Amino acid sequence: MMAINQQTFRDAMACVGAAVNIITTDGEAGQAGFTASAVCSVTDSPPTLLVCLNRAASVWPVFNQNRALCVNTLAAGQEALSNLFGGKTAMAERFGAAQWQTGETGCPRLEGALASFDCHITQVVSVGTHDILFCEIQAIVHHPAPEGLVWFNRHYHTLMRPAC
Ligand SMILES: NC(=O)C1=CN([C@@H]2O[C@H](COP(=O)(O)OP(=O)(O)OC[C@H]3O[C@@H](n4cnc5c(N)ncnc54)[C@H](O)[C@@H]3O)[C@@H](O)[C@H]2O)C=CC1
Ligand SMILES: Cc1cc2nc3c(=O)[nH]c(=O)nc-3n(C[C@H](O)[C@H](O)[C@H](O)COP(=O)(O)O)c2cc1C
Repeated sequence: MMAINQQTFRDAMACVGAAVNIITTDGEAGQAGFTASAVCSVTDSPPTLLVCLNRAASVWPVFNQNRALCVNTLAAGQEALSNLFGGKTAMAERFGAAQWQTGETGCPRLEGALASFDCHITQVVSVGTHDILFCEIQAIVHHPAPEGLVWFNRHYHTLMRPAC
């Protein structure tokens, strides 16, 4: 049987396509944001999603203290912004590259995102290197942009969608 080391896991996970999101926060610890594909719907009652955040990320202490975040699901054409929030770029440069509104919880909401979910973090569970942030949704802004963005096989891909 093949040993499941880190590379085996990542090679297999690279085949699991996922939406691309910029997760933002603001509050007493300041403003921060990062790119995440590990985002999932949990339940619609109460409306809850989860975000997995590596505790080694520079943004972790900020999210841990603020206890609020906004999940901004990206549309096609926002790949460069995703790369900025996924790299070792200074926070001012990340936020300077796009237009933002202030959401219900005070977190930055990305103009032009497919959907933005403004949330309070209600529960945190640590598993291995990551924290699973359970996020209860306070407000949703939804834009019917025609093309979604997916991270698959270590590259971005555009998804066409019917109007909804
Ligand atoms: N869940 C996470 O923390 C993710 C982190 N990344 C970061 O972006 C880098 C580049 O990713 P790829 O180009 O997709 O190639 P990769 O070969 O590093 O990763 C392939 C896939 O494995 C999973 N993965 C990678 N690192 C992970 C981690 N530390 N914990 C849990 N799952 C992980 C993700 O599904 C990723 O798409 C990664 O090395 C990582 O630093 C990317 C995707 C998800
Ligand atoms: C497409 C993509 C998806 C990512 N998904 C996640 C994720 O789900 N969780 C996570 O902790 N980091 C994820 N990362 C890595 C973070 O975005 C990155 O570590 C973040 O910018 C924090 O880096 P920093 O320590 O420079 O702030 C992803 C990166 C990319 C490019």
